[in-house]
Amino acid sequence: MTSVEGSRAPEARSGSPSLRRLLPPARRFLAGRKGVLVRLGAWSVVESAQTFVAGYGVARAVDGGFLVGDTLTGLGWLAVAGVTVVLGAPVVTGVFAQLAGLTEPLRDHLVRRAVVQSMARALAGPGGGDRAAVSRLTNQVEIVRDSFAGLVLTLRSFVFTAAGALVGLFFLDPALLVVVVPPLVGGLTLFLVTLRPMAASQRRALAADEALGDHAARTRGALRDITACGTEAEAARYGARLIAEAAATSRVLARWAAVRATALGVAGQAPVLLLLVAVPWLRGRGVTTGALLGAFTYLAQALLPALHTLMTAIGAAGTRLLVVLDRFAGTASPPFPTDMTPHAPHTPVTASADGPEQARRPLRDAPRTQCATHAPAVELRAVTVAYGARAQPVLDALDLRVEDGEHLAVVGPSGIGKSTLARLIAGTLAPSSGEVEVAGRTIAGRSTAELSALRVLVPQQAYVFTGTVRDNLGYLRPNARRADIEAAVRELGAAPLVERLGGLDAPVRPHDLSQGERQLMVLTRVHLSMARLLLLDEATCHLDAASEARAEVALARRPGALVVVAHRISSAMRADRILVLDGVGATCGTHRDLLDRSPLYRDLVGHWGGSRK
Ligand SMILES: Nc1ncnc2c1ncn2[C@@H]1O[C@H](COP(=O)(O)OP(=O)(O)OP(=O)(O)O)[C@@H](O)[C@H]1O
Repeated sequence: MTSVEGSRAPEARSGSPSLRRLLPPARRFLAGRKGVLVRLGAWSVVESAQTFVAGYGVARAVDGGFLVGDTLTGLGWLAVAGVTVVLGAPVVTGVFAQLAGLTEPLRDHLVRRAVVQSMARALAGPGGGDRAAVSRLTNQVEIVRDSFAGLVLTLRSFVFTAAGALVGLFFLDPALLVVVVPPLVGGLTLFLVTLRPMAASQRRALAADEALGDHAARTRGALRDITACGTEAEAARYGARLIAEAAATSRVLARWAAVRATALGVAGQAPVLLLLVAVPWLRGRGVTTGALLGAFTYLAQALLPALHTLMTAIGAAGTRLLVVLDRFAGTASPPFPTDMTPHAPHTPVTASADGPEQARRPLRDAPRTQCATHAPAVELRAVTVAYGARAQPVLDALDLRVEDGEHLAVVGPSGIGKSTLARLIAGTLAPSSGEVEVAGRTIAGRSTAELSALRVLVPQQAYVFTGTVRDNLGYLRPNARRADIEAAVRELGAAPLVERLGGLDAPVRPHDLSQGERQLMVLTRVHLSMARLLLLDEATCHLDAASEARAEVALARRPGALVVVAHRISSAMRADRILVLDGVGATCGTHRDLLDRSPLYRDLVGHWGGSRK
């Protein structure tokens, strides 16, 4: 109830400038490996020649062999084409050998960078850093290497295959180029134009998927926190929003995939169709049957597969490469900057009612409405609460005003409605009638996160979780400086406890703490909170009288108001005013007033006095 797991969904981001940013280092990297590039080019020229011979051989086999009844010549040309395919094996070996000269130095460089980054983080951050980071980064190095190798292979293969095929078409008959080149260029242009927006949408889809997966994992790990904070509905709502976003980004991606299929159709399949349609025209210009068959061989066996591989590989591996390299670069547009990922349990944020900016603002910067308006910290007007339509009201037409800076104690016999009042002010219980305002704002209908920014309600059951001492103490103010935490620890008298646990960075095992120690930790946490209204519902009941006094005095000194459901007379006596609930009405005054005016209060004081012995 005191904090909310808030986070915002990954927002759609525009196509990033990563490509522009990555090009200069990529150019430098390639410039330093000219020898490798030349050798790779040489092997690729051999591959080009293979493509050339495949189509040219078919054309010659038909025109100079089979069509003129010279089967031997026909078979001879086919054999030439076949042999070049068989000889392709050493060419592939040569290409891969050179490829290693590009990918392995890249991998070495990235591994070095990954290790340096992880070590730097480990040295900078508390707790030895993220041990999983090295394995995560090295895994990403492998992705970079594979994607980079795939891209080089595909690009190179397409360029040299297309060159071999186009040269072959030219040699068969330049008129063939008139039919083939326009759709090829048109389709490729369409593909290139859509490359950038497609990459951006792919990135958004990836980000949305990861955010969803991350949220699911975090929610699973934080179920206890979510239940304790009563934010199940909010977690579900956030999950639903992430699902909707993932679905929307996937739909956009599907639309781009359709555009890519169109580009492939225009560049790869339209030339085949046009060639068929143009057969009479080509025949009229003296293009032979063999040349036509050779042209179809180029299109069907070389260009179409190369185009298909190019478009698929650049669409998938290219984007993956950009995303992963972005992460390495740690630059302006990493796919999931920390402020976009769902927050860890110890990072409460204010809610979204005031828009996304406000939603990211931690409690430290929450607006201090109370200061600005001088409204009372709490105002109840004719508030009635009944648990059930026909039940006796627990609180009946109660008026109450607590000023900012005031310390109010609430007392009354067991079951009289003290916790009900605390929950009412905290906004976790709606009145049957009447109005409740906190800091001049109606509390009804506020989101949990808004309520968290306004007040902290501390129940008797102290909630301490597994984590470090600092995590526990800073839960309501994640950006608290060490000095702030240490000051709160001193004020609350929690220093011996923190010392015994091993300091702020020591782990906390909740079950090893006594009830009183847990309460002390929670009260220190509450002291650090930025909310101006603290509601303690018997939150000190397990502390000894001296510790309780120290804690209450420290909490009362904080800016804002303190309302305490008192457990001891000493606690009530420390307050500026005391509200006595008697089941019929309520009486409010100082200790001295109430001794005169309230028989119930006198009874309670007598009872407390007796039970102290
Ligand atoms: N959720 C609920 N549903 C029905 N009745 C409730 C509910 N919560 C409290 N009550 C009843 O309302 C009355 C006031 O309860 P409340 O817990 O506010 O009293 P209290 O003064 O805080 O008691 P204690 O000092 O024992 O904690 C009690 O009779 C209780 O049984």
